Amino acid sequence: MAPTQPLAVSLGDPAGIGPELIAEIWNQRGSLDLPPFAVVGGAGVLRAAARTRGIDLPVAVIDGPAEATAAFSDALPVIGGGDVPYEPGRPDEAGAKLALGSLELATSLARDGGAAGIVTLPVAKSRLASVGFEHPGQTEYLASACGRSLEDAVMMLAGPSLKAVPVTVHCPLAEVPRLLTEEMIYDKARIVHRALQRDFGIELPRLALAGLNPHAGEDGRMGNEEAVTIAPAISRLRAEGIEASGPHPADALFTHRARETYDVALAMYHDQALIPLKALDFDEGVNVTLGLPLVRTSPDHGTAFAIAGEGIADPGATIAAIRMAGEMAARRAGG
Ligand SMILES: NC(=O)c1ccc[n+]([C@@H]2O[C@H](COP(=O)([O-])OP(=O)(O)OC[C@H]3O[C@@H](n4cnc5c(N)ncnc54)[C@H](O)[C@@H]3O)[C@@H](O)[C@H]2O)c1
Ligand SMILES: N[C@H](C(=O)O)[C@H](O)COP(=O)(O)O
Repeated sequence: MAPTQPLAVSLGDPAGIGPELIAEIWNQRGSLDLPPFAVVGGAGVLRAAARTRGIDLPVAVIDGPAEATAAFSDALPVIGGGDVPYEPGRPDEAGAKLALGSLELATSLARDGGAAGIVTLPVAKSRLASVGFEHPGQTEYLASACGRSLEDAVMMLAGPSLKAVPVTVHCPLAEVPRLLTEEMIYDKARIVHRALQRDFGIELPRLALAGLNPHAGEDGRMGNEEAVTIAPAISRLRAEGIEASGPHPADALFTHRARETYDVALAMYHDQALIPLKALDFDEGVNVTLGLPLVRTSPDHGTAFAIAGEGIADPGATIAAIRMAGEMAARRAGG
């Protein structure tokens, strides 16, 4: 399945591993069977990053996504002229501004229909914040760019072994118990349920919800969020016919036997979901945003500044992100 339009790829931080990975992937396009894509900005960065991996990268600077598919077989299509000197591992303000501009333009192309979806290469949140980005992460930014509330955009990490959703996301751990509400769990679980049907073709998704506390609270002896907040949300979901189970003790929810019993795990905080996902599937893990009108995926890893330009970064998660975005877009288009 391939979407009819190209995917827009945001450049990410030019000092990170994103540019070399997308150059490597374009170079391997013949064996990967990926949908066509265009990178937004950074033509010079991409050429230089490619050279660190021994690739002499042809770039086609184009005016918009409509030109990308025709250009893709002969050159990496790049939309827009923004650029900075390539300095791997040395993030700076100019690079952060280029990353932000690329994210904004790629988002608008996907939102307004010129691109089939957006694949975001890694950014450093602290660097973006230093140039005025006011969102905790790209997931929250995309909700706002689509005119939705923060709660409408749901982060899911997906790999061959596991799909996992953190219900609370980019917040200090100390704030999790206060932020976690029955309504938030219920609303996000419904978005996940619908998205697994619509975007992943799972007819009757099985959701497994983790507890927050050790032993899922041990009957209230180790915390009461399970009884007060999580279990009532699960009852409401089940009353609507959604197959939701839990609250499960989180420590045993990711064993190979447990994973056979559900399609997606809903965890109560960021690392409860992302640690098992990255431990199991780091090189193929995709960060996908559910619940929005546009398709958005990203590799599960970050900027990895320490290895940028070394030629050793693994492209697997970015390949998986491009593939998943293409499949989601094709499914939404009825393909
Ligand atoms: N998709 C995203 O935009 C995204 C995701 C996670 C983190 N981040 C950002 O990235 C920055 C760095 O975060 P971090 O250090 O926690 O995570 P990281 O994923 O950048 O690095 C963690 C470890 O994994 C290694 N690594 C990462 N990707 C790799 C790859 N493709 N091949 C081989 N090794 C790889 C790194 O060298 C490092 O040892 C932070 O500023 C964070 O905000 C962005
Ligand atoms: N929370 C993600 C992770 O750790 O992999 C990552 O920071 C990306 O988040 P956004 O897609 O919201 O930028």
